Amino acid sequence: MITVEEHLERILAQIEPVDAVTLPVPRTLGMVTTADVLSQAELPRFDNSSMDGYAVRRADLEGASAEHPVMLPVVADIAAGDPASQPLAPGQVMRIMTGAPVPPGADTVVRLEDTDGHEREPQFRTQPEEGANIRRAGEDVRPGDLLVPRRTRIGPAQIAVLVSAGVHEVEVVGPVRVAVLSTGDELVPVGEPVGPGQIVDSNGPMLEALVREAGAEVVHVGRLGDVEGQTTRQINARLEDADLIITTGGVSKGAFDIVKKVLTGQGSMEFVEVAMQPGKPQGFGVLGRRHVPVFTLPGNPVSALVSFEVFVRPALESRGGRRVSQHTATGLATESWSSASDRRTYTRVRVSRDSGGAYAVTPAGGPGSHLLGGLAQADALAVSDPETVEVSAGSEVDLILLRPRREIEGRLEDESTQEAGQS
Ligand SMILES: Nc1nc2c(c(=O)[nH]1)N[C@H]1C(S)=C(S)[C@@H](COP(=O)(O)OP(=O)(O)OC[C@H]3O[C@@H](n4cnc5c(N)ncnc54)[C@H](O)[C@@H]3O)O[C@H]1N2
Ligand code: MOO
Repeated sequence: MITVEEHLERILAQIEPVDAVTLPVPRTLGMVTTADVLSQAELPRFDNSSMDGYAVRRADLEGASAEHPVMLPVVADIAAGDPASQPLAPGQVMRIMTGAPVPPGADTVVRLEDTDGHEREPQFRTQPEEGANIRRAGEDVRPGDLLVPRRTRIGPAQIAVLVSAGVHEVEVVGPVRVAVLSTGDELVPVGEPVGPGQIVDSNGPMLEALVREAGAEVVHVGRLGDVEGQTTRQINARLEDADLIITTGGVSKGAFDIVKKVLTGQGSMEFVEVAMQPGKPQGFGVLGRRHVPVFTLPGNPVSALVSFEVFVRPALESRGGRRVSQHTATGLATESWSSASDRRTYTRVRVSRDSGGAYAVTPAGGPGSHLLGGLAQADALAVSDPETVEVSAGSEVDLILLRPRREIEGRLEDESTQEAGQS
């Protein structure tokens, strides 16, 4: 057996980011820039008002106060979007809205609240500082400024900055297109009658969801019987149109473990036993002329899920040019549970809050890698090392979260509100 770290290292050493593509900015969410992105414009694009009020020449308001207001006539209204080409002459003002261009000749904006708000003959009660309430052209960003450095994952905020600053397209590491293949003669697709000896293919939809959640694209979800020719043909086809392939099933020691049989000796494919529970039988290699990473995960549903979290997720991140991170937290065991003596053990746990505010974790169902009942209750995997044979109650465990942290926090807040309501 090899360790989890050894297997993961071997995988990541063989993963290259997919080719770069140039896409319209709004379509790059979650993708990583390949080069520094510079501004094409100045921001603000023109001097504009930060308040609804009046554009004035400051000198015209000399001595204005609440006791001695100064009246100046409104000669025009300027809305956001107006070109504001008409200059402001001395002794006049213009009504101006937030975001509207400041007219030539005006040097200050007076807030509506500092006047009586009259539409045509307003009384001004203050003389603000020169330049008050004006957002100057270029004070935020200048052409050529660095907006988004290379290797940045684009989020909603970066999209806003880029489109504002005149950047229409950006080069990013392309979307990672993933194919998912479930193997096994016993599998029936979702929604079809389940005959004797058959089960519903749950790995296919589960992995499809995991891949989507990880920000990659699912281009193919298929099922294969335990037939050599079909398996080879399907995998070869996917090597042409996918950037990463995930199979489940057919990798242990059974007489019909076809995946292992057809892929042994192909590309850099290696089938190994990893010191982990669940998820011991693993296969990985890079295949075909496009060097597509292929993961052959064990068929048991929990084994497939754990294998995805531990190996496939970091590989997907890396293939997308993103930095590899593990979604970890810690929790305190509310009860003791056993841990495989020679393997790193991933125990499905439900998270709650202990009296000190920390995460408290309780096993969700039994440890069998076929057990689906408790899986829906699990928020995290508690990780215990090969030397640990028992995780004792009260001890701290590392967690791999299966849900975003804020979702877990939201549920815990709901639960504590409900408890407070009941007591
Ligand atoms: N003699 C041995 N047998 C097994 C060993 C071993 O070391 N020696 N390892 C066991 C472990 S651990 C695991 S994990 C499994 C892995 O088996 P395979 O990857 O070959 O998977 P299958 O045999 O095809 O299926 C295992 C199990 O999972 C169910 N399954 C498969 N695909 C799906 C799917 N898409 N959706 C839902 N469930 C699925 C399948 O029906 C089996 O029950 O091998 C052990 N055996
Ligand atoms: O290693 Mo298997 O994944 O225990 O069930």
